[in-house]
Amino acid sequence: MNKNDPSPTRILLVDDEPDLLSGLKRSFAKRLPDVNVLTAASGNEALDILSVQDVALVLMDIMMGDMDGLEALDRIRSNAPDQTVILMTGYGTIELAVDAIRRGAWDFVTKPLELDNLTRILQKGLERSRLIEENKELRSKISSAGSVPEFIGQSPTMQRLYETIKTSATSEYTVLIRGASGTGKELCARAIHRLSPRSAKPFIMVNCPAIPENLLESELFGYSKGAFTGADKDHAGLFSLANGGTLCLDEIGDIPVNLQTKLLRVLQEQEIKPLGADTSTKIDVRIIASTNADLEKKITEGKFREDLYYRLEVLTLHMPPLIEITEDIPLLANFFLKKAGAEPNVSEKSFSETALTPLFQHNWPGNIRELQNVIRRAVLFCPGSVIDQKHLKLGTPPPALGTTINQDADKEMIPYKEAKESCLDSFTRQYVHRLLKQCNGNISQAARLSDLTRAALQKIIRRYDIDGNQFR
Ligand SMILES: Nc1ncnc2c1ncn2[C@@H]1O[C@H](COP(=O)(O)OP(=O)(O)OP(=O)(O)O)[C@@H](O)[C@H]1O
Repeated sequence: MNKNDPSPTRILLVDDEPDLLSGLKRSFAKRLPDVNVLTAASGNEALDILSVQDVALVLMDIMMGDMDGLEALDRIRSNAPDQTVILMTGYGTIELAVDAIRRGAWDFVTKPLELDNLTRILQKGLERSRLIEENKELRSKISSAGSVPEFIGQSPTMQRLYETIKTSATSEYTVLIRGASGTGKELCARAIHRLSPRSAKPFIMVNCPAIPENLLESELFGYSKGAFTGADKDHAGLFSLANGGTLCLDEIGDIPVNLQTKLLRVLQEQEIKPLGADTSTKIDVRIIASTNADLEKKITEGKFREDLYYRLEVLTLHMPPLIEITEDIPLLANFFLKKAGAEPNVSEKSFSETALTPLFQHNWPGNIRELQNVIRRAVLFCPGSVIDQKHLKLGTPPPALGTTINQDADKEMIPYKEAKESCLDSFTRQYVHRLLKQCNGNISQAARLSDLTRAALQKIIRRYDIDGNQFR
């Protein structure tokens, strides 16, 4: 179980044949020297022991006198649903064993017992219990006092952030969330809403750059019938849909200046005027804005209204880049490992003792999202159950424009799928870099030139953590 836990790892053998119990106990003392072996001669005795002792694994016979193993299994699992139970069965009772697995036993072994095989199964079962225990500890750390649901990280910087999130949630002021891509701005906006008195009302996230400029105004404020050709009925905008709740304007720095003026009016008056409507409608919406952009620079360039800036930045939250909270890397990495391991068709995996070391030297341009992707990839591509340094492929800077992708003959061969994915990654990076360079970072123009929709292009830019500002 937990390495730091002073209590020993215990297994409980349950069988009504005393000779088998004592024989197994002797064998395990040699084969599993770090494990404390307890024995019980009946289902009832096993339940008594489990009610007072922490036991990592139960190895139990199906056929017993007082209570059969299946009934004991049900009772054990109703008290401790995660308990690892392995059942022993004779050849004639395999159907019972299959039934046992359905009822939650972790595995079964057939008698006569083959000790090498049984020891291997016990070791795997103990590893499962250890992972479950670690997971519980992690969860309790996460839900400990200073944290915010769904946020991982216990560094002083994150603790301060949690305090600010909680304070922001109790107020009605506009919040501006600033930080680089992948630092958790969206997660933060959702947390503020969820912790606020508005949590039962809608939370609407608007990815501003993904909506074409000519549609953004009608998407936000709505339109009335006849406002333009094709407007054959009234259309509620996102502000109306968010009424009573929170509207998050993601990448606010990208909205056109004329719309900024209208937005400022909405913030001041708390009312909206749909396109083509004669009158304004009162709304009750809390605004959160987030940005990765240098708004101050945009103000000096005339691309962002200063008055809107002051209106928005009443409460400003700064999301730390991962490089500033490296002490949180182990917690985050383990969290993403469990998350990826819980996906369908993926088996549970753990990190080797030294696996995480290189993660502390990396500069993490894509921040927490990049870490999440690195762990996800490792879980998918690691063939065994232990993830080591070689499975954690850290990103390299994009190749210089114009370089070709080649697999040097003397380089170690990697699996075809992995090689193909890596070529595709390099190609996409090179392509988007050239594209944005040619369009001076103008997304609309780049979308037209590449024949991609703005939303699809934005998605690629985000996925590859490309900083669009460097091309402007
Ligand atoms: N502290 C954290 N704990 C757990 N998961 C996190 C944390 N911060 C970010 N994540 C995860 O990392 C991913 C990226 O986070 P998010 O989308 O909120 O970042 P962002 O700053 O909004 O990025 P972008 O600017 O590119 O939209 C998400 O899957 C999110 O759940």
